[in-house]
Amino acid sequence: MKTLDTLRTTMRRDQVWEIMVPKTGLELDISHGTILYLEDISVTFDGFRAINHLNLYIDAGELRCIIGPNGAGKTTMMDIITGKTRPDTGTAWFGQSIDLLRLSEPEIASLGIGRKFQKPTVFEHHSVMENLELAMAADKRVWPTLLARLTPEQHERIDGVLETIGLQEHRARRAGALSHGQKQWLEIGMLLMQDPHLLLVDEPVAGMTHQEMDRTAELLKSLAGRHTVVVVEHDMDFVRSIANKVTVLHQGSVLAEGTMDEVQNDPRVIEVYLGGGDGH
Ligand SMILES: Nc1ncnc2c1ncn2[C@@H]1O[C@H](COP(=O)(O)OP(=O)(O)OP(=O)(O)O)[C@@H](O)[C@H]1O
Repeated sequence: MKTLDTLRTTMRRDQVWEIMVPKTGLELDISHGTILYLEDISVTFDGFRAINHLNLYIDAGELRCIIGPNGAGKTTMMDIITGKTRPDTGTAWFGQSIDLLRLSEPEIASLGIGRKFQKPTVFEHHSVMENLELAMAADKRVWPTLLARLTPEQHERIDGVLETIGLQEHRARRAGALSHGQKQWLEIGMLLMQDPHLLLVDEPVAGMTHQEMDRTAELLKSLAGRHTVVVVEHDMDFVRSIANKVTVLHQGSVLAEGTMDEVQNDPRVIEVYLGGGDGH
C-alpha cells in the first residue's frame, strides 16, 4: 500500500486522529492530583440502565484496573470518557477545568485521551517503524514534514517508543509478521507517539501467552507516572500482577475499590463476581 493510501485508511479507522481535530485551546489542570472525575453518571439503553449513578475518580499518573462481570458497564464507562456515548445525567471532568461532556469525540482525543481497543489494528503491510511514523503523522504539528525525511527529534521519539514497547530489534519487520502480543505492544506504541495524558486500555492480554502477559505487565507499569493508565481486564492473575488500586464495577456502579487483596476479600465482591467463576 502506498503511504497516501495508508493515510486515507488511517483516517477511516474508528480511532480518532489528532490531525482531524480542531484545537480546543483547553489546558489540562491536574493541580489537585486528580485527572478524571466521573460523578453521578447514569446511562440507559432502551430502558436498561447500563451505568447507574457511577462515581469514579482517577489520580494523575496512577495505573488503575477496572474489573467486573460481563455487562457491568466497563465498556460503556470508557465510551463515556471518550465521548462515544453521552450519559443521561452526571458530570465528567478531565482535570479541574475540562468538561468532557461538552466536547466531541475528536476533541477529547486531541486533549490527550487515547484508547486501545481489544483487537490490535496495526497496519499489517507496513513495518513497525512505519506504523509509528504514521501514528506520529496523526499529530498535525508534523503533518507538513510527513512525506519528507524524519527530523532527528522525530527519530529520537520513535526510538524512545520502540524501546518502551520492546520492539527495537523488530523495527524493520512487517507488522503483519509480528506475534499477537507484539502487535498489541506496537499499537500501544502508536498511542504513545501522541503522548497521551490518559490511556484507556481494553483487555490488553486477551489471547496472549504467559510470557507476553508478563511483558505487557512490565510495559503498562512503566507507563504509569508519565501517563495515567486505566486498564479493563478480566484476567485476574494479570490484574494482580499490575494493580495498585482495583475498582470493581457491578450493574453500572462501583461495588468496591481498593487493593487486589481488599477487593478479593470483600464479601460483596465474592458474592457477585469472584465467587461465581472466572467472571465471564
Ligand atoms: N448500545 C447499546 N444498546 C443497548 N444496550 C447496550 C448498549 N451498550 C451496552 N449495552 C448493555 O449495557 C450493559 C453494559 O455493557 P458493557 O459493554 O458496558 O459491559 P462490560 O462491563 O464492558 O461487559 P464485558 O465485560 O462483557 O465487555 C450490557 O448489559 C449491555 O448489553
